[in-house]
Amino acid sequence: RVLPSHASPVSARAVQSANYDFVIVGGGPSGLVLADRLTEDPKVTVLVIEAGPFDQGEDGVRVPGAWNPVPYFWPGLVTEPLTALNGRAEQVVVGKVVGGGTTINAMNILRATTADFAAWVSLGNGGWGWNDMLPFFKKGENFTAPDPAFAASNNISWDDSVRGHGGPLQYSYSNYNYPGSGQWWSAGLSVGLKPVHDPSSGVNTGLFWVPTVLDTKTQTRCSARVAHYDSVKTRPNYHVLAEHQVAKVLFKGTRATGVQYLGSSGGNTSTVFASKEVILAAGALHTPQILQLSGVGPEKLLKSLGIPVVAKLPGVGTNFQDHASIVVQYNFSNIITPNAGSLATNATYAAEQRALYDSHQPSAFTVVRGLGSTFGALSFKDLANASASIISNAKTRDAAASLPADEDRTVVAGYKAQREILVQQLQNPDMAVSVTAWDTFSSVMVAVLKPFSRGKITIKSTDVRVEPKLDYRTATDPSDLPILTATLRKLRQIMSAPAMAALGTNEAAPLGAHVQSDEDFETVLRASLGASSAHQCCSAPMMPLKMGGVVDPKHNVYGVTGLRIADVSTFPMAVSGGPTANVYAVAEKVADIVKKTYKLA
Ligand SMILES: Cc1cc2nc3c(=O)[nH]c(=O)nc-3n(C[C@H](O)[C@H](O)[C@H](O)COP(=O)(O)OP(=O)(O)OC[C@H]3O[C@@H](n4cnc5c(N)ncnc54)[C@H](O)[C@@H]3O)c2cc1C
Repeated sequence: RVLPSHASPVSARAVQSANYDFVIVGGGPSGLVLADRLTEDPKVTVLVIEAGPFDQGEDGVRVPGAWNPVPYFWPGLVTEPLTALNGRAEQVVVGKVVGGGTTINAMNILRATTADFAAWVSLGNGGWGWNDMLPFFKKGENFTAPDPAFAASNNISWDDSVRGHGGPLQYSYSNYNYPGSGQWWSAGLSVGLKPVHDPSSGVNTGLFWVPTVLDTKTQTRCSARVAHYDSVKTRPNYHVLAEHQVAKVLFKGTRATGVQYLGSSGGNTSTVFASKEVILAAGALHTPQILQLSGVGPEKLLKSLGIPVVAKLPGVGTNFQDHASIVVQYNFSNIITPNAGSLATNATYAAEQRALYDSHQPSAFTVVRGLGSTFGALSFKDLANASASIISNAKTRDAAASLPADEDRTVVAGYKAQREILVQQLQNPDMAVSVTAWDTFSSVMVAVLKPFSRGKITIKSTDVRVEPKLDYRTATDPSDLPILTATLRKLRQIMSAPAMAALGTNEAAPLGAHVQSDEDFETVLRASLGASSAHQCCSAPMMPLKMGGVVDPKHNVYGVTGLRIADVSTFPMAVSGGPTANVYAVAEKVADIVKKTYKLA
């Protein structure tokens, strides 16, 4: 069979029954980092199977100020009824496209902190501390410093020694600032928040400009597709089969030998083989789905669907987390323009900014559409009226009471250890437990970064095209809503500080003057909290088997051989930044482990 001669999309026919060294399931950031690094060795052959298509370079994908990647959202993902949120069910979003979430996401690139990774280590994962991770953060990225004068006048600061300079992932800062963010910054300072010199240096509590994956040469998004596929197009040993969905991993005994797949719009199933390993990188919703479909998961579930059990692994699909978030609207009698709404509301301004962008000058089109650039990451100590009882209640609560009634004892043990860490994190002034950001127009986002609640992903059919049950269980643990309440109270302080009050600030839905008591806040949160920030994680966690873990510190799946997981599902706990920077670094580290295992060049 003649295979294509360079890194390229391949046809289903070319791949059918072929044999690769590695078959990677999912072409998001984790999958493409693995494929890129493994094919650095010209003797190694790699196939990535990705359910979505290649993007067509649309403005909605490439141009930050035109952000609108809806065609590449995975359709039909809806939560189970959210019992703690008035039984609502919500649509959720992940990418279905080569590049996965990084082709469609909000471009913010923010590392987790020393305390986040210390937690991973204390959950039994030696070798995954901050000092172990820093080289892999740096390896993957190429930071381009902003114009010094622009940085100095807009509160942008960084520590060049922690930023990477030789990797394929381009990132920097937008080169335009909406003036309102200066007011927000001053208001934050006036209520006690501190400027963070570099949120990528291991501590991020306070105020900072968030870097974005902006390639300053082109002023466009640098996705995983751009950084880890387009950039290595001359390699003949790197293939991508797009628009095909893996239905299950094939095993001989307990050894993974390949995968079965079908066209994303249907058709017959085919197989392809992996002589070394199958690597799952299908994201936090679909990696546990594929494991369960393949006979690796909770025994009772597999048996109930008649799936032959390859390995009993109770943790598969448990420990599921996301950053639940709420948007608060504000009206202003004295708002500063232009602001994040101006591209949509003022055609003259939008045309002027687009012309500047097209001639490569500083422009609002380098800012992700509808978003602000400044974050306030808050420790528990920074929150307003956060009573000590939140911590003491969290400490004394029985862990099992916060999990589904029939949860496996190993999963309960792992969650118990995580709760102890969460309680310590609440007491750590260097650990952000929630975050807030004003878009400079009409809305402020507040999200919980360190949820106590845990969800669960379980298949309900043996057919990969039937989406699994996405049981988010948001805010089912009693600690999460009080932490969000204390964050909303802090937001109120920021918005009524003189620098923001000067804009004629009026708090609107879902808050407002009628919301005062803790009970009022709780009512609002139950009605309006969103289950997701599209930061799904942790559903196939790296932890010891006796703690409900699914992969070991080398990311091998327990109980089988020839099968690893490289993606966001392996995070043991949600981190205090967005997932993406950490997904890239974890995948770089996993690639390094695989290369060493097989002595690859
Ligand atoms: C709208 C949106 C905004 C976001 N904003 C940010 C942000 O600003 N900052 C940040 O840090 N994070 C953000 N994220 C989250 C971030 O993009 C993800 O955490 C990250 O992409 C996860 O990487 P991954 O490789 O683990 O999985 P994914 O990126 O989800 O990639 C998994 C890939 O596997 C494919 N796949 C799934 N099942 C199969 C199958 N059966 N067969 C073949 N292929 C399959 C999917 O199509 C997908 O392309 C955002 C996400 C979204 C959706």
